[in-house]
Amino acid sequence: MRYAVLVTGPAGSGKSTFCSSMMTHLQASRRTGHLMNLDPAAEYFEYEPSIDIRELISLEDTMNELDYGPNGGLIYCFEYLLQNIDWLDEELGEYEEDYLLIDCPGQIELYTHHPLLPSLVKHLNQIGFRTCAVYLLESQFIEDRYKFFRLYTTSVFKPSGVLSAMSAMVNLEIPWINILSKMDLITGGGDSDDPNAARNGLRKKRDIQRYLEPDPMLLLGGNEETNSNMRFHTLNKAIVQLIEDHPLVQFLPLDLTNTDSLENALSHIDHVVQYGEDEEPKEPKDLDEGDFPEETE
Ligand SMILES: Nc1nc2c(ncn2[C@@H]2O[C@H](COP(=O)(O)OP(=O)(O)OP(=O)(O)O)[C@@H](O)[C@H]2O)c(=O)[nH]1
Ligand SMILES: [Mg+2]
Repeated sequence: MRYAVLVTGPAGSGKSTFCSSMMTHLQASRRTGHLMNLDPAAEYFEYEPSIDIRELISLEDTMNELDYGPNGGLIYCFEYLLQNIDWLDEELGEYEEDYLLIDCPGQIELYTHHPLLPSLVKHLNQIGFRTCAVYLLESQFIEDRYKFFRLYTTSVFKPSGVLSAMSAMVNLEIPWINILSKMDLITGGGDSDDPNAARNGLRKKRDIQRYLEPDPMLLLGGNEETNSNMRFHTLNKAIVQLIEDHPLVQFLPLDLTNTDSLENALSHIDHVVQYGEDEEPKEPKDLDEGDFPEETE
């Protein structure tokens, strides 16, 4: 059994950083992983991917040669990958018992409604991968509860936060973990001399909990906007109803500066893909002698 983790989420949510931290963490835990870059526009990697879509096709070439914009170009690159899926099969080779971390591009449309990622997942499943996704949302989103739940306030409907996670989950239909990334930016400042710090810290913790298990009532929290704009209020009420009826989204907080936090994320991933559950029990000869405590007598 092989395992793949699609690392998804909006632009800048920390996908590539998550991948490189997780690769390092896997190694430190004496486990192995392979990193695959699925972003044809990627420029720089802290952890060099061993499989890279840019070796098949790059966004820059697509835009130059076919005169596409960045979004059309990205879709073209994905379609090209699916048409040349033999390339991927060959690159994937015979890796066994490892995690394949797939660093995805940040275009949200790719997750919420295009059939391209579902097709890729289907193919991975056909060639024996058990696949799951992590969806990263950066912790700064909780500073704006409207942005956290629904859409950017532009004229175009763009789901963000909870709703984007929800539509991506529904579009992909694979085991799923939502992660609130960059928690180091939220939990910092604990050693302040301020006597109110402890109390403020506690309140902050309680507040964060309302975002980790999204409490849609936050949307109806007496903001002046809700009173002045009836349509806005009605929209929020409808979203509250939607989230209450379909409580699909919960977030796992992740602080990459903390090894326990990374380990916790990894154990959630292990759990949703049922890592190792189908493996044959190890024969004694496979075990090193050091695996047993010395007999004392
Ligand atoms: N403080 C903090 N910053 C982070 C963390 N993860 C990522 N960043 C920063 O956030 C920015 C974006 O991170 P990336 O990992 O490139 O995000 P991405 O989701 O891969 O971005 P795209 O590929 O462009 O969609 C970078 O400046 C990172 O240094 C984190 O856990 N904590
Ligand atoms: Mg990236």
